[in-house]
Amino acid sequence: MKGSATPALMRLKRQDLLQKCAYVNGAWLSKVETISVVDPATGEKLAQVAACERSDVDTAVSFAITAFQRWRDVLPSERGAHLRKWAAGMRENAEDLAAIMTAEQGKPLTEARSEISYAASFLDWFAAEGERAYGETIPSHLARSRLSVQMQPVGVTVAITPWNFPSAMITRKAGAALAAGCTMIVKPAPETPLSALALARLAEDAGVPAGVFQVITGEAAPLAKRLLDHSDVRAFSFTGSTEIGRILLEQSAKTLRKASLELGGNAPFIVFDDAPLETAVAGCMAAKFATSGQDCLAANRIYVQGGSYQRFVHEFAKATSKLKVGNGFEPGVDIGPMTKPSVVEKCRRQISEALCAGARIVVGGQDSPLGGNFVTPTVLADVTDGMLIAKEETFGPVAAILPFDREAEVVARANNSEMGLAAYVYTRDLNRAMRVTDQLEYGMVAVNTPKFTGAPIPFGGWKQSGLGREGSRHGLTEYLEPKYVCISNIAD
Ligand SMILES: NC(=O)c1ccc[n+]([C@@H]2O[C@H](COP(=O)([O-])OP(=O)(O)OC[C@H]3O[C@@H](n4cnc5c(N)ncnc54)[C@H](O)[C@@H]3O)[C@@H](O)[C@H]2O)c1
Ligand SMILES: O=C[C@H](O)CS(=O)(=O)O
Repeated sequence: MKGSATPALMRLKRQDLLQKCAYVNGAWLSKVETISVVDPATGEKLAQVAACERSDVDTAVSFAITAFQRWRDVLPSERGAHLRKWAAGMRENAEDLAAIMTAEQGKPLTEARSEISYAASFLDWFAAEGERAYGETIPSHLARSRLSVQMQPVGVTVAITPWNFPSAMITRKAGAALAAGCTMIVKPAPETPLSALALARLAEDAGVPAGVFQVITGEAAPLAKRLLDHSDVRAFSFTGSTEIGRILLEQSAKTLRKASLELGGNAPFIVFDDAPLETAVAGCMAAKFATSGQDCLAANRIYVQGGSYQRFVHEFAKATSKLKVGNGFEPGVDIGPMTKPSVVEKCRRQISEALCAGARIVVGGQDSPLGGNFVTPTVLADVTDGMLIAKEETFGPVAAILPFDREAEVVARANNSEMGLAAYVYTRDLNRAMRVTDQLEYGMVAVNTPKFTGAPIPFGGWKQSGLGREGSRHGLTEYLEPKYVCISNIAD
């Protein structure tokens, strides 16, 4: 297998972006205890990163409180200037940041570069939004009084982020928090701390004051619990599985704080007979195999209407068979290693159960000849809604295609899930697109395209896919509190 992380990391233009210490109050905190960061493609150890303790969490929270007292009073335009400088630093060092991401997460370098650009866009977006945290005045119902509402920053905030988008899931939260005047402590996934620490190094370059942005590295559960035990943490934002989201919300209950949860998905991808087949196949390939399938927006149930079912299965399988699997550093690779062995096991389990229940393999299905964390891109046809692969989020490069007959039937089946993050509809019929979109119980619906995200859109899910929204003008409100002010007895 070509490509390798170690030489790529040795070739970084800025070796100082490869940090192994936690980032607390503007200083790099080394610890005797460490966690290992491993290249998911080869299993080789890339770095030993500080394993913080509960006392480090307490220290970070204390510094975040102190920093908030100053940061909240910095002009929004000045906060925005820091964010824009941070974004510029990301772009100037995009190649290094992408190499660090591919090394620890495994995604192909081309996708890592795209994520860096996507991540930087959230800093620019919220630099501007921070200057629009408008309040309001209210026509008074009280004599000689003036009524107004101010939007004020909530205070110290926490972000707990996943390994599949190790940069963008941080800046989508930190950009909004810092623009609003809050401070933020990030607890990145233990699989991908290097990307988070590189962001901290660039925040330092951008002059973000000590204590405003901090990164606590180490094991997830104990550190996250400690962070949420602090009543001074006034908001938290989590991106990850629904299971963990529920745990964190429970842990937050006793200290009552704002919560923004971007959780799991189970996206239906609906292809009607009138959809242009080539467009639908290409769109489905992108929606299924982006991030090597490890994407909360991934097409998880591919519903294809009877009249085009066999042609779609044939063309989709043909395109899947052409996907190149390998080390993310190797040119032309489409599907990298899974970041966690658990993802490989889940794919195996879902394929096996589906075959036992009557599905058929059209392409793939066998263990990858590359072994380790690699999964052969697989297409299963004749899948039914009762199979695990349709009921659970796959989060890997395994496609499940299900036939359907009528519009009302497929809408009901698509909605028959406790998840409600994203859905896709392919049809030429605008009336049908509007009818189906109106009925789908999902936070985001894409018609005739696989790509719809970006800083301007309200990213979030219905039902068990989360609470709140990130990005757009909505993302800022997760970090703001309205304050109603009544000034009375104003002299005539
Ligand atoms: N909705 C979204 O925007 C979005 C984005 C990315 C991932 N996801 C979802 O996340 C899942 C895959 O990512 P994942 O495996 O990293 O999710 P995960 O829930 O296992 O982990 C997410 C984060 O939570 C931490 N964590 C794990 N156990 C914890 C605990 N007990 N207490 C506190 N923190 C804990 C992890 O270290 C990581 O930092 C999928 O379900 C995917 O759909 C959703
Ligand atoms: O995995 C889920 C991510 O939130 C998808 S995206 O980064 O918003 O495209």
